[in-house]
Amino acid sequence: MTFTTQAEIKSFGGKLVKLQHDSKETKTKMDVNLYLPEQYYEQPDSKLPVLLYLSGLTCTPNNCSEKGFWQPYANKYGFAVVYPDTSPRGASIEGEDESYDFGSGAGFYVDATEEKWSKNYRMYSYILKELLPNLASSYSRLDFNNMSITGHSMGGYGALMFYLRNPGRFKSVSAFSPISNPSNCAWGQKCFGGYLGADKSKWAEYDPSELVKKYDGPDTPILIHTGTADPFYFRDHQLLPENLVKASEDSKLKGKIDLHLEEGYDHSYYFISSFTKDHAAHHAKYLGLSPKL
Ligand SMILES: N[C@@H](CCC(=O)N[C@@H](CSC=O)C(=O)NCC(=O)O)C(=O)O
Repeated sequence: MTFTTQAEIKSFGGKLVKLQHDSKETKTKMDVNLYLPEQYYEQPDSKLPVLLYLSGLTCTPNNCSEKGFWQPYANKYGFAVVYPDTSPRGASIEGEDESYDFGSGAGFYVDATEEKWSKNYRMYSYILKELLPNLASSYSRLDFNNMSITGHSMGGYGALMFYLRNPGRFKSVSAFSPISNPSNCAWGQKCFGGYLGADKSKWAEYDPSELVKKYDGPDTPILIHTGTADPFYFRDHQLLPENLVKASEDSKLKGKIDLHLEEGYDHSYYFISSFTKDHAAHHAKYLGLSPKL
């Protein structure tokens, strides 16, 4: 796979590189952003860890690149940040652009099995089996074996799901307002039903509140922040972080879900960027990084 560089933008001393490539998994062009911290340019012999950031419904790789403010912390600790897209786009599937919470911008990080979607909507395999290995080949100074994962909302669910399904693959996980029990909320039911069909045993293979019960990997704490003024949390019950905590109580991760309910914060990037610092410090610890002096 060849990445073509669409833009290189200097930011906080490092560079945001906007890449595009043809994907075998989604059979579409895919965009991905990559932030290379100062150390990438200043220390040519270094090999830098990676943080994978998964975005939420409606997002492209640009939302978090512009509003998540990871760059100062990527520079402080010396890690790169990968921002994938949230779905295939332009797959010529009837109805793919009809709603904000299904189809384009809403791939839900699953490999669809329903026929209409199954050729293109393969975000699980795309990210894990195509994007990350190909970035590792193209950027040999990034250490994709020393990698952590985070994300927001649908991407927070994605981060938890990838981490719990692949014990040891990621050094740590955190999430901002994650959809923690998608089988039991409207967003998850729409996407799981649409992409995976009616058989709920298939949904359980992606649902963090089910996966946690069987998880048998390292017992690294999982950091979660959710805002109490987030309407998707308190009004619509889309997030259900308490269900994940409850499900973990009989698991190897008992007492390890570090859930912070933050008074007055909403679902937006104003909330995310207020706590980026805490999530960066969490991942730096498990990636073996110390702050730059
Ligand atoms: N348009 C929708 C809400 C869409 C929304 O809030 N998207 C969030 C993620 S929600 C869960 O995955 C987001 O990150 N938006 C992009 C941004 O830059 O804020 C509606 O009106 O309800």
